[in-house]
Amino acid sequence: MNREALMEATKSQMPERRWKHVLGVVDTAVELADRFGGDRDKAWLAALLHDYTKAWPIERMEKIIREQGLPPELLEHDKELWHAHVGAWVVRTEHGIDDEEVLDAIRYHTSGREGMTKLDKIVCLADYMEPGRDFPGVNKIRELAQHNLEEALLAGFDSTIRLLLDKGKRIFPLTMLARNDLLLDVERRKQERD
Ligand SMILES: Nc1ncnc2c1ncn2[C@@H]1O[C@H](COP(=O)(O)OP(=O)(O)O)[C@@H](O)[C@H]1O
Repeated sequence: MNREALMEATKSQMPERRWKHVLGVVDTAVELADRFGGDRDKAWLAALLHDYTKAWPIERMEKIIREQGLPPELLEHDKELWHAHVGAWVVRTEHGIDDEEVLDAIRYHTSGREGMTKLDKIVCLADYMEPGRDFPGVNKIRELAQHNLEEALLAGFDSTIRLLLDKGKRIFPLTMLARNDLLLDVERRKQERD
């Protein structure tokens, strides 16, 4: 499938407002790939597809999680997390996307994970800071992203974790692991620079 057809297929899964967000993430992810030496084609593709099932009915996603062997612990956590794993499964099944790096970047774009690849980081950060985003702290994340991929993403995870704590919500453990791992990564990189 060519780029235009894949864009049309993606657009048809969601309302206009979500599509605008996706286009913002695509532009931002490609910019970040250029800035930090990532693969811009993979960044484009993963960003385009990252929210493929975001607007799907919860029941449809739940069925896929249960029937296709996706991590069952997802069902005990915020439904906002489901679309990332379900989306990776659907784009492989429906569109034959078989690049594991791209699929992982889609799968972990909401939660993060330990040992995030550069592509994982780029897509996750682009999702936090695309131009349509407006939440306390987003400008700080954008400033950090001018120079430091890991510090910017760490600030993103910290803001999500803070928000979840303030709301008294459960925290998907992978995000804590991602955050701790990233902190080590940031400290290691700082030491290397000094
Ligand atoms: N570790 C987590 N545990 C529980 N919920 C989470 C976690 N990380 C993210 N979320 C939920 O997912 C939401 C963000 O999901 P995201 O895919 O970025 O959606 P959107 O693009 O609509 O912001 C957060 O606002 C929060 O409700």
